[in-house]
Amino acid sequence: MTIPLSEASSRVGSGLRIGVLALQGDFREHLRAVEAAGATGIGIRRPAELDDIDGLIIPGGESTTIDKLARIFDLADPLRKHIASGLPVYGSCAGMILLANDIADPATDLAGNPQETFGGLDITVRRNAFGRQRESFETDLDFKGLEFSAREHGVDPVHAVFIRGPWVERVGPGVEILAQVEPDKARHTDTLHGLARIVAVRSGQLLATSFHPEVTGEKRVHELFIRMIRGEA
Ligand SMILES: NC(=O)CC[C@H](N)C(=O)O
Repeated sequence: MTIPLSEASSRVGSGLRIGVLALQGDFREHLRAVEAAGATGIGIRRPAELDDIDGLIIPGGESTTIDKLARIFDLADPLRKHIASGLPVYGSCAGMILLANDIADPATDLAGNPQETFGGLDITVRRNAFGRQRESFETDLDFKGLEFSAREHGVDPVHAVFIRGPWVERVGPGVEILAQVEPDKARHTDTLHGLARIVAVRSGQLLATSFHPEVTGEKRVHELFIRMIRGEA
């Protein structure tokens, strides 16, 4: 049976079980995006639930809160172990921060302890780098790795929504840059200091974006993640 192209792409994830860390943030939007790509989405709140998934998404939200709740729910160490043993993980926004090995400007709690990350991705992120809530902005990005979605004129840009998002200030060896915001594209361009800022990266089975494809109906970033899990990207 030949499956029409549009339908084939909507089934790219069929048979896969993708966990979405469901402690805080926009995990419902990610669960919806996963289902739209044809995979089964599973909200993750307990360590044992990590054993039975093909990939994991860490959603947008507040990285300090997700960090705190992950420790309270005894999920932080199991998560680190799964990441270290090769579980494919995609983090958006707060999820990117939680995947980063280093934070340039970590928040501290009342006792002065800096926030922690799960780590795994050899990058340094700067939180709220593009400014505060009212500096949130949207822009179109060229995004590497979406060639599978090319049409006659090439790959359509990704419409990206930034909500107090981080940018990546350092990438380690082996980290591939997938997308950058050009200096004239941020809401308040002076915040970029004239530099293109890295907003999407991949290293091995880890993928991270500063923005939120889960809120715009953009399916291709989730499809890329599913292709990574399948070993097709
Ligand atoms: N939209 C988001 O996920 C914002 C991330 C938030 N600024 C943080 O540091 O966690």
